[in-house]
Amino acid sequence: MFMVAQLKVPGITFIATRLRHYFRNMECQDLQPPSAVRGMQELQRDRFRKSVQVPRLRLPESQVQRVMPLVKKLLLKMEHLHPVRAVDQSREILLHPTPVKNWESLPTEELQKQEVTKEHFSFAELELGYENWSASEILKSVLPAEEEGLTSYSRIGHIAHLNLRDHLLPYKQLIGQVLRDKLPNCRTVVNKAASIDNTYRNFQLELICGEAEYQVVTKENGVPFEFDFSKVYWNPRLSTEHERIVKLLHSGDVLYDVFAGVGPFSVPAAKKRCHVLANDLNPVSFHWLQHNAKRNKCLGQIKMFNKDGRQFIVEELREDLLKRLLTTDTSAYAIHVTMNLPALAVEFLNAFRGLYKVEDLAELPGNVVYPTVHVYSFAKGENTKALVQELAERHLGATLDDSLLQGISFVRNVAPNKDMYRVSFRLSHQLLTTTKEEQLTRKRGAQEEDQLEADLQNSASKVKCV
Ligand SMILES: C[S@@+](CC[C@H](N)C(=O)[O-])C[C@H]1O[C@@H](n2cnc3c(N)ncnc32)[C@H](O)[C@@H]1O
Repeated sequence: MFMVAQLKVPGITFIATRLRHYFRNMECQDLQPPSAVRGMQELQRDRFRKSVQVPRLRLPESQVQRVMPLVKKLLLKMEHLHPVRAVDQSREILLHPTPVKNWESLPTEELQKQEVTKEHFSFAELELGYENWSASEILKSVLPAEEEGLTSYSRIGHIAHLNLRDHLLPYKQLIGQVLRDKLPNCRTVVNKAASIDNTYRNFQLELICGEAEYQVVTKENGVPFEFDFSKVYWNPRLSTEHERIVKLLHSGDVLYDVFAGVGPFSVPAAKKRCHVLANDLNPVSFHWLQHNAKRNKCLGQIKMFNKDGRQFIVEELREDLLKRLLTTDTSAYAIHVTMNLPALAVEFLNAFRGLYKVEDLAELPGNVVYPTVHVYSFAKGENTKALVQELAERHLGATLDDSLLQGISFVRNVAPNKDMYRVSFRLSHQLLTTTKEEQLTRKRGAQEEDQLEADLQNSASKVKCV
């Protein structure tokens, strides 16, 4: 499902989902909205009315079907405007003024074979109005031409979610109205009111047009979700990343989802018949997570928790994983851990260190396969990829060498110089049975032993010399 739209308007980016025009209407001055609408801050729809001269063929109805293939690429296509119209007893075919300047611009030989002559061709007046332009075209003609326009917005069910730059704030009501008028099934338009810095990562919203109704039904990768967008975290820009992880999973695999939100990893995984343990600290997310598992008929495959991520790791994950390591053939299926809280998740990595005592894992089968952790992180600066690895290693207290590291994948650019990555690595017996501190002490001990050995050899050789 199409979620993030892009507008070609100076501060919004619309990806065209409508039919492609052979000739761009906005490059033809006659087909643009009246120039007087530039700078309008309060939407006055009737100020978009204008009349233009457009070329056309007027034919008896019986000829239209044979002529259409000849002029198909020259038709005038605008919103709510059918290029073939009934006029009295005949039909008019509206043509685009850019390629059709006169009768000679048409494929005259073929038309004449169909008994269409110069007499059938004329220019006549056409009334255009607000309804004939798309949201992108309307906004492009209204917003300041010299500054960046509306570059992007997200669709979450019936909500359009904007992140307006400061220079567009005086136009916010107008932008909201245009989007609500023009976007199919859009009932609510909100602007991001502040950066997401609260614990539950939900956006602070400002209603700019429509109903204050935030309970949405949406689909991601074919899976329906329902939630209150004002109280939980949901970002349609992550749909590809969710899909990548879900594609890694197969029936019978295990997923521990530490920061599950309303379930975009967990619910599709459970639907695939994986065994899922999903957790989120936000009670509202937890509520919708349960709702989505029920709605998607996968309650039998998923256990849900409303705990702090660290507590979830040291209690639920620990116990479930121990049982699996000791009593199942972990080489026969995969175990994954997702940690998508990019501002903080790396700080939870040390919860895996010393999760077990050596004796807990004393009876492991020889072919044991440990879980793969996918931890998400932001990094700001020059070499963001190296930075995230460094961050993950620092918090884990271990080097992610080739035996552990499975990959560092770019997820998305969040802001200039700020990227989001996924660091995927395998847990190991050593990581799970020693704490960071123990490892350090052992390392220091080993270094001291090496030093002692070197000193002894040194003094021994001195004695020989003497
Ligand atoms: C960035 S969202 C990710 C949600 C979902 N996994 C996704 O991919 O869209 C992070 C989630 O972590 C939850 N969260 C924040 N702090 C947490 C904590 N200490 N323990 C568990 N969950 C937490 C938030 O409520 C939020 O739902």
